Amino acid sequence: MTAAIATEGLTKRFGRHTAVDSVDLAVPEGSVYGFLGPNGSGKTTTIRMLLGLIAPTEGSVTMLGSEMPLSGADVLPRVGALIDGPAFHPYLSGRDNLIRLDVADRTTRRTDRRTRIDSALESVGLGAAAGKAYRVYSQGMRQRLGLAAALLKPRELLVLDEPTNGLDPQGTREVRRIVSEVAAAGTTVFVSSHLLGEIDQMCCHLGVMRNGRLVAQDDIGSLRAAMSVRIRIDTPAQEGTMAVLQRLNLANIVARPDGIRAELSGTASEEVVEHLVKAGIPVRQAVVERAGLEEFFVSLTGEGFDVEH
Ligand SMILES: Nc1ncnc2c1ncn2[C@@H]1O[C@H](COP(=O)(O)OP(=O)(O)OP(=O)(O)O)[C@@H](O)[C@H]1O
Repeated sequence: MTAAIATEGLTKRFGRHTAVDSVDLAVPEGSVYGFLGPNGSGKTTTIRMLLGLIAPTEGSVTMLGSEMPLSGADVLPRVGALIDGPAFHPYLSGRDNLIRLDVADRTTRRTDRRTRIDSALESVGLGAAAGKAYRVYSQGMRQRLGLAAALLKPRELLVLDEPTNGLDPQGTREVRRIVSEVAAAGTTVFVSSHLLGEIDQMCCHLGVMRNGRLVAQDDIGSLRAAMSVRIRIDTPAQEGTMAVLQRLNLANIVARPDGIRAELSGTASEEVVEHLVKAGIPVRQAVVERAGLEEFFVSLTGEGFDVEH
């Protein structure tokens, strides 16, 4: 695997507080990588270090094959970024802000500037509002302009910090569409979110942060495969069923009104049913349940996708 982003032992301490703790990211080239975690889990701090906006306390960052920040001047023009509080001028229009940014970028061509800016504005749905001053933009419009700035020219890597923040469901769908489009054109996308549901559909890889640590990282298929598989048995003979499940050494046996659940952990469901029937237990229904991604992440992040203390 060639990595578009690789970090080793990436750490950031603010005084005695460790915001990012020894993170080893591996973002495959060409992937859409979802960087998930509750608010305050260290995502933005990690992204700031990736982009060379703050220096790591320890550890290293390699982006597009070059070590940062030494190669920043060569690498950063190949990276589009959307991160909190981009430096837009409040009294300039959305379009004029983009013109300013494009002029400042020495790698862009002047001849097609208008076309590129218009198509970036169109792609984020700001075509009609392009002439309005930035200061009257809503949070969602500001977010869209930030995204347009990242899309001004083709990039090898896009780093988006919470791109759906402040957007309504329609805006969120548009972000997904834009990400799919740039990914289809070969750009690697690294996108953070505190809401799994907003990005799981567009990502092929996921990394999960909790309290500054990367607690899971893999492609979605492998993550799904590693998820717990349970059996639910609907039966009037609850006690007898629990005894059989315990004898089979199944973990996390729980009785609920709709049945008794236990983790299969490799035991075949037909084997469980066979033992129950042999023990004379009437089985009304036996269902194999696979935990959803959401449940998996709630289990990883403890409190679910809410504010981290
Ligand atoms: N400049 C700073 N000085 C001190 N503490 C900081 C600084 N920046 C971030 N932190 C702390 O580091 C921790 C991680 O913050 P960070 O912004 O990286 O989290 P996050 O996962 O991006 O959350 P959010 O989604 O809310 O932005 C938080 O506890 C935060 O208060």
